[in-house]
Amino acid sequence: MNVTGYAGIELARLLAGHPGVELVSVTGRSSAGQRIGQVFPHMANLDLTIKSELDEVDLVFSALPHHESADQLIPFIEQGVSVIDVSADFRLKDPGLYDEWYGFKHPAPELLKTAVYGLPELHRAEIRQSRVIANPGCYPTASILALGPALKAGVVGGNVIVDAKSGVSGAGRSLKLSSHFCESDEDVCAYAIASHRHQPEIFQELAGVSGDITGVTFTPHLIPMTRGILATCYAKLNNNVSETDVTAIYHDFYRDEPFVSVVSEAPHTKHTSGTNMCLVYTKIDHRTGLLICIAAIDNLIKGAAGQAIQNMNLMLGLPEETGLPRLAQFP
Ligand SMILES: NC(=O)C1=CN([C@@H]2O[C@H](COP(=O)(O)OP(=O)(O)OC[C@H]3O[C@@H](n4cnc5c(N)ncnc54)[C@H](OP(=O)(O)O)[C@@H]3O)[C@@H](O)[C@H]2O)C=CC1
Ligand SMILES: CC(=O)N[C@@H](CCC(=O)OP(=O)(O)O)C(=O)O
Repeated sequence: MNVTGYAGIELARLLAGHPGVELVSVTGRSSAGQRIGQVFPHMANLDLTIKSELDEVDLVFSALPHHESADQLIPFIEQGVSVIDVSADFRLKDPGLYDEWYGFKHPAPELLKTAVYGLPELHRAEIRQSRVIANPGCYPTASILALGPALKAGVVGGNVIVDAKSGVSGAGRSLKLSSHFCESDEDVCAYAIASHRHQPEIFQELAGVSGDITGVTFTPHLIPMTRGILATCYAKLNNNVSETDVTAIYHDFYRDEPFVSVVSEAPHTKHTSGTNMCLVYTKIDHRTGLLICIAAIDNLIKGAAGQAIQNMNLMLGLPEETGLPRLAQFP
């Protein structure tokens, strides 16, 4: 796995403390030949050199950009090695969506049928059986976990709205003008309005939960914090649904979930920081008949590296919580 990006180094950090696996090989285009601790001082006690190619392994994580990730993973998949892809390259079932939203022709469309969307709260049984996991996007993780229970219970339908905010680490470690301190500090803006590539991913998964959903309006915002996502979602409620009904639906849906808590006050991103938790809160707006569902996650953990390890635990038959933090470091 490549460790020279934010998702990759977070994976390496969590895997290094995981009692059930050994991190044996790490790569990184920009840092090949260097000790991991030379590039990331907080990892200095890990005895690993970053290479340009992976050694022989039993399971590969990829935290490469989309398109590059599929190109590098396909040979491993063909050799029967289990893979968990943190990029978007195996998330969408319809190959045409890669041309439309990502601007490339998918190099192995036949694999999209067998890859499993790695959101354990929806697909746990299939993840256990799979060798190719498409780890969900950060915004989709929060959005789907916020809206899924209400759609599944049939208490909302139609078009849903997701208004989401992300910390700047969501944009990756690679240099970009929009993530420079002077550009992003003390600034908030919406971006990719009605055109963000997570829209088809959110729709695909929520449509799999309920045919009553007709569309998703998704508006992401970049906000001046390092990590965290807050997704505030709105959906039209069917008649005669009470606050008590909705609360019971959410508690019931997430009762046995180790990494989702239904909370009684609006969650903060800081309550999830450094953890694999998703905190979900709901409230009915009686004046408009809308259900408001809010989810908070750490984009680099439940939104990327932590969820990838949760998927690995399921694939390997390990206890699902192994090696994954549940308590936030606060403040
Ligand atoms: N950041 C987040 O919150 C989340 C990210 N993701 C996904 O995870 C993946 C990585 O994201 P993130 O860690 O944020 O990105 P970063 O920009 O932080 O890291 C990108 C990584 O990919 C490597 N890389 C880039 N281009 C190439 C290439 N052409 N060939 C080989 N290696 C390359 C970089 O290597 P180097 O720098 O050494 O050249 C680096 O290791 C993306 O697909 C992203 O969409 C998914 C969920 C959340
Ligand atoms: C703040 C920010 O720029 N976020 C990124 C999310 C990237 C990401 O995580 O992409 P995948 O989940 O699809 O891999 C963006 O909006 O493009």
